[in-house]
Amino acid sequence: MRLLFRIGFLDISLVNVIDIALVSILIYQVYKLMRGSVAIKIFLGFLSIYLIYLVVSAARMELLTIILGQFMGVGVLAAIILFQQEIRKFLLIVGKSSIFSNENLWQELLFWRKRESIAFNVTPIIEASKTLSGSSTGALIVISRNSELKFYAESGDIIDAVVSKRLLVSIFNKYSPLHDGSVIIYNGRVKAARCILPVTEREVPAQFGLRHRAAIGMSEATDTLVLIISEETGQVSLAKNGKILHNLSFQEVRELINKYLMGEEIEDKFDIIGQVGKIQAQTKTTEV
Ligand SMILES: Nc1ncnc2c1ncn2[C@@H]1O[C@H](COP(=O)(O)OP(=O)(O)OP(=O)(O)O)[C@@H](O)[C@H]1O
Repeated sequence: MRLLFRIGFLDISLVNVIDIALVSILIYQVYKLMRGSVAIKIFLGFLSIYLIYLVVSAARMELLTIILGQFMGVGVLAAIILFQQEIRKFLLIVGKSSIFSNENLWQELLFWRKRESIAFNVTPIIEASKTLSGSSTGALIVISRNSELKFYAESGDIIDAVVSKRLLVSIFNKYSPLHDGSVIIYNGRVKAARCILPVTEREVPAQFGLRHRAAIGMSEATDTLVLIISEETGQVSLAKNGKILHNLSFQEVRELINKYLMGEEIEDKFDIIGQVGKIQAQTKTTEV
């Protein structure tokens, strides 16, 4: 016996309701996993085309249905190729039993979990940068305002501790087993260390080594602000949206991080600071 509800002229069974709820949860989880990466744009593009396809086929618009149907057929294959990394990581996360034993899972699934503010006290990051820069210790710190960056965090070691100067300095200490790779900071917490970031594939000036290339690559791929401390020169740089600003003062770093965390678009600020810096403090903006 099927339990039926009537909404307007539509008869919906309990199974349909569960089906729709599960699909919604699945789409939301996929969205959460991809949030912050370029893949999300491709995913949303596919989703939009699929929704249009459903509408035109329901409206019996045959020509459009055939064209979009062909596209969807190839699209599935294209999606597997385009998202191979994401699919692999998604399956890995699903396979990890910890996700099911996580006490917050049901709250997250049902969207109950309260969103915490993303702005936090950045003084520990600035203080740690001063120490690291002073001792010419290389560092790479990804600051994220809208996502935990699970993909990237899981490429390293999960830490999930409150940001402190001592913690950051210890991580990047040359003798620490965690010093290689990058740290990810989200919502005032060091989420992970030793993370591997995507290296930019664009031509970059020869002065940029792998650390800077990884910072630029990460800033291209995600909506993050990446702080770099050069091991060679001790200079502090920030990368955002494929642009890098170097030789910044700590005051400039503090201001830019704060503005970014407050949700301001700071890309154009990079150029302004770059121009001022060229005259005043040999700060350079390089768009690569
Ligand atoms: N893909 C990556 N993701 C995260 N960290 C990386 C990546 N590639 C390199 N690194 C980090 O950068 C370090 C190497 O930096 P390298 O000396 O090549 O960079 P650089 O840009 O010249 O910076 P520096 O001025 O500090 O020498 C590695 O030891 C590692 O910690």
